Amino acid sequence: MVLDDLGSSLRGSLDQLRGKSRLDEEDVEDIVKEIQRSLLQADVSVDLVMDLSEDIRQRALDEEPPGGTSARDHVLRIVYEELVDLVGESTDLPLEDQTIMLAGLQGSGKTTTAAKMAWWFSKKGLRPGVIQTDTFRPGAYDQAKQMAERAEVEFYGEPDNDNPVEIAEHGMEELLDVDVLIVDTAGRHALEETLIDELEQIESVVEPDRNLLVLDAAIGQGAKEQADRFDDAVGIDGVTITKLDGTAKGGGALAAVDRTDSSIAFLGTGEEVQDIERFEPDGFISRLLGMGDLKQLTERVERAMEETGQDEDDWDPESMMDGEFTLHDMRKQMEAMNNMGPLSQVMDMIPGLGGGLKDQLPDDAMDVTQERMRDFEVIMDSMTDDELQNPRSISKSQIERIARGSGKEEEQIRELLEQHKMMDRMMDQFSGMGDGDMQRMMKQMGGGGGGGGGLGGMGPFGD
Ligand SMILES: Nc1nc2c(ncn2[C@@H]2O[C@H](COP(=O)(O)OP(=O)(O)OP(=O)(O)O)[C@@H](O)[C@H]2O)c(=O)[nH]1
Repeated sequence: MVLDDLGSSLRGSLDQLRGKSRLDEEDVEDIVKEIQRSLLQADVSVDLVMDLSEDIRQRALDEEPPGGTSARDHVLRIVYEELVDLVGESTDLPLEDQTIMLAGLQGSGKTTTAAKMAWWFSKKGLRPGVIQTDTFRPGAYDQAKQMAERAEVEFYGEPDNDNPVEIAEHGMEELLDVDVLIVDTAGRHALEETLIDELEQIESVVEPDRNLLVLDAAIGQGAKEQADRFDDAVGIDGVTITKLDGTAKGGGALAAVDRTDSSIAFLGTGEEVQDIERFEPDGFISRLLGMGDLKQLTERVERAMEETGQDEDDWDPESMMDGEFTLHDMRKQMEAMNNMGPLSQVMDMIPGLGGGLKDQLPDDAMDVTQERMRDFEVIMDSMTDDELQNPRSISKSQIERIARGSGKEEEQIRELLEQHKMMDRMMDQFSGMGDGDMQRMMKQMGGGGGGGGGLGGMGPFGD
C-alpha cells in the first residue's frame, strides 16, 4: 500500500478510541495531536496540517455522533471526510478519443507513465498509442519502446532523429487510427527555457486535449511550486504523481497539488506497467484508513476474470469460503490474483484488511510470481485428483513420486504445500469475517453480472 506509514499511524491513532462511547476534550486533543504528527511526517505542509486539525477538533466536539455510532467510527468518518477534502479532486479524464501530452522534470517518470497510462486506457477498451519525442536523454527511445511492448500498445519514435517536433508530426501521421494518443516529452533537470520552448513547439503540433505534469512523489510539498511553475509556463490540466511506493512524503505531494489550480489524474505505484491507478480521492483515503475500496477491487477482479478466461461459474467463493480450499481452488486463485496485481495492493481494497490480516501474513504470502506459478502448475499436473483435493494428506513417499514425475525438487513440492496452507489459512480468516463485507463482496463478485455486481458505488461506510 502506498503511504503505508501514514495509513498505519492514522489507523493506530483511531484504534485508541476503540471501546469509547463518548469523547471528551482530552480524547479529541490526543487524536488531533497524533494526526498532526502523522501528516507532518508525510511532509504535508504545516499550515495545511493546522487547518485540517482545527476542522477535525471542532467537528469531533461539536457534532453529535449519529445514533449507534461508536466514538471511533464518528471520528473516523470526520477524519475521512477532511482528508478527502485535503487531497482534492481527480482530474476529469473522459474515456474517449483524445491526445495527452506529458511534461515533467528529468527522471520524474514520464516515459514509464506514458506506457502505464496507455496500458490503463487499453484496459478500458480504448486503443492507445505512445509517441516518444525525447531526443535529449540517450536510451529514451529504447526504454519507451520496451515499455510500450510490455504494455502491448502501439508505439512511435525515431531513434536517429534529434528533432522532437518532427517526430511528433510523423507520429501523429503514423498513429492515425489510435483513440488515445500519449505524447512523451524530454525532461531537463530544471524547468528551463529550452524545455519550455520544446514543449511549446511540440504542443503546437500535437494540439493536446490535455497536458499532464508528471512529478515524483518524493518532492513532497515541493509539488506545489513545481506544479505552479509548469502551469504558468505551459499550462497543465492535471498531475500524475509517480513513485508513491518509494517515499513516505507522498502525502505532502498529494495535498500540495490541491493547492494549485490543478488536480490529480493518476498515481504511479511501481515500475511495472500495471502499477498505476486512477486517482479517486474517496477510495484512496478509505484505503489509507483501512476501510477498503470495493470499487477498485471489483474492477481488478473483473479484469482478472477476463484475462484468465474465468467467468463467475468458475469463481466459486462459496466453496473457498466454507473450508474446502483445494489445490484446484489455489490454482484458480493464483491465476486470478496474478492478474489482479500484487496482493498487498489487492488486500488494501478489502474492507477491514488494510492494516489487519495483511500484517499477520509473511510478506510473500501470496506474492506468487509468474515463475513460481508455472512451477506449481507443473507440479500440480503430476498429482492425482485425490492429492489435489486433499493436499494436507500427501505423504513423504507421495512427495518423492510427485518430484520424480514433475522433474521438480522435493523442496519445491513442500513449498507448494506450504503456500497452500498459508492461502487456506487466509481463506479461513475471510470466512471468519462472518457475513461482513468480505463474504458479501466475494459472493457479489462471484455473482458478477455487469458492473461488478452492485459493489461499484459502495463507499467506505456503505450506502
Ligand atoms: N518505484 C517506482 N519507480 C518508478 C515509478 N515510475 C517511474 N519509476 C522509475 O523511475 C525511473 C525514471 O523513470 P522514467 O520514466 O525514465 O522517467 P522520465 O521522466 O522519462 O525521465 P527522462 O526521460 O530522463 O525525463 C525509472 O527507473 C522508472 O522505472 C513508480 O511509480 N515507482
